[in-house]
Amino acid sequence: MAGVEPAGFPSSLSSTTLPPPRTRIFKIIVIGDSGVGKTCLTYRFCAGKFPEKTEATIGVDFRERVIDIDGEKIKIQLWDTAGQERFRKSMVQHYYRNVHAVVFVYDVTSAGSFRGLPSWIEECKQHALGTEVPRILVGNKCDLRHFVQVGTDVAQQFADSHSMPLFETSAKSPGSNGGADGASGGGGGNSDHVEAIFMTVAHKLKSQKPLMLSQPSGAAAGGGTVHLDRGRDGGGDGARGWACSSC
Ligand SMILES: Nc1nc2c(ncn2[C@@H]2O[C@H](COP(=O)(O)OP(=O)(O)OP(=O)(O)O)[C@@H](O)[C@H]2O)c(=O)[nH]1
Repeated sequence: MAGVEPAGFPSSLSSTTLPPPRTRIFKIIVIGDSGVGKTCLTYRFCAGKFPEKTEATIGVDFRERVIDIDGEKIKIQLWDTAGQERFRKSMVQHYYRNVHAVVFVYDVTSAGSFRGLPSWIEECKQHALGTEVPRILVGNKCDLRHFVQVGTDVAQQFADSHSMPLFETSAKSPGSNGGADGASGGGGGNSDHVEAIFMTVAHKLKSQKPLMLSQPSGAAAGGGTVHLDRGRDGGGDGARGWACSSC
């Protein structure tokens, strides 16, 4: 019926009254043994620096950073999970809900943390995380080059056998990655390597264009104990100077 408007709906609905564009959220869980540096890596990416002091994560913390990829603002939500079994029990179900990507972390100076990787992969399987969910392997603490127990070759073999790209880095001084090549096929050690690692994951997720969780721009995600939303340059998106190491 021409001329009849739904109650409360003015005919001159201007663009200013439209809801804000929705920001896609990529939920990335970071898992691995206790002490491998999950908190430091996630902090490094979200806050742009190595934390002065960390304590064992209890349950889960999440950190966020808004990035700009090809003009689209995307919120990267890093779930920093507890490595210690006793701090995980009650939370595990939450980690694995709506996950878009998984980052497995081991410590290059700890053979034990490397041997622990299959059990983390198994846990993912048990929570129905299929191979369609992008996964990467990160060997952390490459700055401790004199203490390395896990060589690049053995780590690379493991990564290949699980169809994951391997990155070796240091949350502490990511610019010097201990002579390792970084990502297999990835760039050298002069740029901010931690940055490039997470950006690579973000690019991969964006290119897949799956159905994402989303929320109105500017709305708080809520639920996390830590909310960091700043780039290294102090801005909200911090897109400047980012590089994607193509793996
Ligand atoms: N040298 C060096 N030390 C690191 C690096 N990353 C983390 N650490 C140190 O390793 C210790 C453990 O780091 P966390 O980030 O708390 O480890 P985590 O994996 O989050 O541990 P949980 O919370 O118990 O699971 C801390 O003393 C950090 O300072 C790194 O790249 N290089």
